[in-house]
Amino acid sequence: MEDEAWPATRTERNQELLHAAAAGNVKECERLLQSQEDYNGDWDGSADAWYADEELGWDAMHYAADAGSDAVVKLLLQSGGLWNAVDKLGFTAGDIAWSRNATTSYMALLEEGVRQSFLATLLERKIHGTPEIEAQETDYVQHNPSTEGASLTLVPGTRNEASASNEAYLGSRLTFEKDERGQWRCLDKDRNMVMAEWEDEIMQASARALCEGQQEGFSVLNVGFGLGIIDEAIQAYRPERHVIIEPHPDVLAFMKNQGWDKRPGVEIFEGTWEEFMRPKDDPEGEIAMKLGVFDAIYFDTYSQDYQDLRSFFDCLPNVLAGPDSRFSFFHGLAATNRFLYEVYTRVCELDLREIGLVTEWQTLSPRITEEDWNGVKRKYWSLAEYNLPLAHQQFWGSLFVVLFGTGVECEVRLHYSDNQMMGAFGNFLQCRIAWAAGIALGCWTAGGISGAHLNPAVTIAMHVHRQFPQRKVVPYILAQFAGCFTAAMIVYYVYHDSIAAYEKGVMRTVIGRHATAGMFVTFPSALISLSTAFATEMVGTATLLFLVAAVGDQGNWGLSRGTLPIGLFFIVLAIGCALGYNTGYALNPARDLGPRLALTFLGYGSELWTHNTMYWFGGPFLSPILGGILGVGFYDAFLYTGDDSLLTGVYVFDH
Ligand SMILES: C[S@@+](CC[C@H](N)C(=O)[O-])C[C@H]1O[C@@H](n2cnc3c(N)ncnc32)[C@H](O)[C@@H]1O
Repeated sequence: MEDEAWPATRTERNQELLHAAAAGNVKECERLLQSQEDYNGDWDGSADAWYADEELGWDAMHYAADAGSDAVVKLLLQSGGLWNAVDKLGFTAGDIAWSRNATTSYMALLEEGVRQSFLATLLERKIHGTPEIEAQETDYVQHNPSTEGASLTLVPGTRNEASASNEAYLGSRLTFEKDERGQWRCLDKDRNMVMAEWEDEIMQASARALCEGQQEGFSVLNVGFGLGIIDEAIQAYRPERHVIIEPHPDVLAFMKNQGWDKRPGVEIFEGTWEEFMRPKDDPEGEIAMKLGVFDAIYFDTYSQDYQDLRSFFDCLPNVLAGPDSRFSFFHGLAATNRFLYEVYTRVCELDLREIGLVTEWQTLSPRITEEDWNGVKRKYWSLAEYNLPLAHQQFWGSLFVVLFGTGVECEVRLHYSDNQMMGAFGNFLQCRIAWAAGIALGCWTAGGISGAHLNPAVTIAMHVHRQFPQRKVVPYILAQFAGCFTAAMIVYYVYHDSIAAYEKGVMRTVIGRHATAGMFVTFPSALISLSTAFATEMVGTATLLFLVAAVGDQGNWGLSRGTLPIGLFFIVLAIGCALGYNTGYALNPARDLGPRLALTFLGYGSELWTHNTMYWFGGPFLSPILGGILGVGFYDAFLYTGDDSLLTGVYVFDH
C-alpha cells in the first residue's frame, strides 16, 4: 500500500469510508477499517464504522445499504458498525435496505438486531436481576443503544415525560375526552396518548384471537384497562371470569363510572401487575395465587418498556391455566420505525420461546389518519402494518411425539445388537405403543388451541376442508417441525453413548450394518418398490385422518375434548401394527423431516436426503399430505354433517 494513498486526518478517513461504502468497495472499506496504530508513528487509528455525515446523518451502513452492497454491510457489522443508527429522518440502514430491495443486507441487519437486542435483554436481566420488582424505583435509562425505541408505546426523546416512567405516570393526572369526531381518547399530563379508539380494530382482533373457540366457563386476564375497548370485546365471548388489573386512579374512576365494578364475572384488581404477579421461581409465589390462572391473557400497559414486557413473560407460567392457554399483548415496540418494529417482533418471539410458547403473527392494517393525532403531543405509531401476536404451545405437542417415538426406537434397537439384552429391552410392539402414547401425550399437551394438529398433514387437510385459516398454516407447520427437530436432538443427546457403542467406530451412517439414522427417520422396507412405499404412506395417513375426523366429530359420538387423545392412541397403535412395516409409518412430514434435519445438523451427511432416490420427498413428505387431504375428504363426503366443511357446508372460500 502506498503511504500517500492514506487520508491524513481522521475526518478524511471517515469521509473516505462513506465514499467507499457508497461505491460498494469492500476492499477499500476493509483497508480503512483496519487498525493502523503504527502507521508512520502518527496514525491515530482506523476509520470509524459508526461515523455519520452532517447532511443526511447517514453512516457507512446507510450508504452500503443504499448501494445494496451485502459484502460491505456484513463487513461493517463485523467491524463495530451500528445496526440501529437512525439518520436525520429517523431511518435505519435496515429501512434503506428494505426500500432498495436489498434482501440479503436487510436480513443481515435484522439478524444482527435480533441477536444484539436478545443478548442485551439477557445481559440486562443477568446484571440487574428480574427488573419487575424494581421497575418502579428505577429511572428510564437505556443501557444499550440497541434498546433505543423499544418502549411499548412511546417514542425516543420522551425521557422527562410521564410516558417515560411508570411511577411518574401513575402519579400524574389523566384526561378522558372526545376528539373532534366524537371518539374517546385518554391523554396523560403531557398530552401524550394513553389510548384512543383508532386501536379498536387491533383490540377486536386480539380479543378474537384470545377468546374464539374457548370452552365454556373460560377465564381471561387483561392487564391495563385504558378505555376498556378490549374488555368490551372480551365480554362478547362471555367468559366466566374476567379479571382486570389496573393501577391508575383516574382510569379506575372512569371504569367504575361505566359500571365495570358491577358487571357479573368481572373482578378488578386495583394496582400494578407487578404487585400481583411474580416469576415462576419467585418465593412470593403466593402473591400470584390471589389472582388465579387463566385460559387467555392480554397485556397492554403504558409508560413501560421492553424490559417490563419481558419480565411479564417470566410471570406467565404462573398464571397460564394449562397447555390450552393463550397469551397476547399490544405490540407497539419501536412502532415508529418499520425495521426496528420487525426486530422486536423477532425478539419477542425468541423470548416467548424461552418460556415454551410458540408465537403466531397475524398482520393487520389499522386505519389511522392524521386527524387521530390532532391535539396529541407525540405520535407513537407510524406504521402501515400491525403484527398481532398469539402465543401458545404447539411446539411442545410435536416435541413429545418425536421424543417418545425416536426414544423408544433407540431404546429397543440399540439393544438388538446384543442378543442377550434384546428380549429384556423391548420389541416391535413396544415401539408401536410408545409412538401411539407419544402422540396421545402430545395431544394432551397442545390440544385446545390447535386441536393438537401436531402434524402438517393435519394442518393442511384442515385448511383445505375445514376453514382452518391460511394465516395459521405456516406458523403451525414451522412449530411442528421445530418441535420434532428439538426432540430428535434431545433423544440423540440422551442416547449418544449407546449410539456410539452400537456404531462400533463407523460413525453417523445412514445405510449399512451399523447405521443409526433409522432410529430417527423412516425408510422404505428393502422388500417393496418405491411406489408401494408412497401408497402405504398415503393410505396410512388417509386412514389416520379419516379416523381423527371421526373421533373429533361432535355430530358422531362426540367424545369430550379431553378424552380425544385416548382415541388417538388406539388409532395410531392400530395403524402402526397393521400398516407400519412397509415404511415405518411416518404419516407426518414433521415427524420424519424434523429429525432428518437434526441428523443433518449432527453430521449424518447428504445420503440422508439422497437414499432410495430421494425417498424423503415422495415418502414421508408428499404422500402424507395427499393422504391427509384424502382422509378428511372421504370422511366429509360420506359421514360428516357439520356445516364448516368444503364438501358439506355453507363454506365460503375467502382466503
Ligand atoms: C394503553 S392502555 C390499555 C388499553 C386497553 N387495551 C383498551 O383496550 O382500552 C394502558 C393501561 O395500562 C395501565 N397501566 C399502566 N401501568 C400499569 C402497570 N404497571 N400495571 C397494570 N396496568 C398498568 C394504564 O393505566 C392504562 O389504563
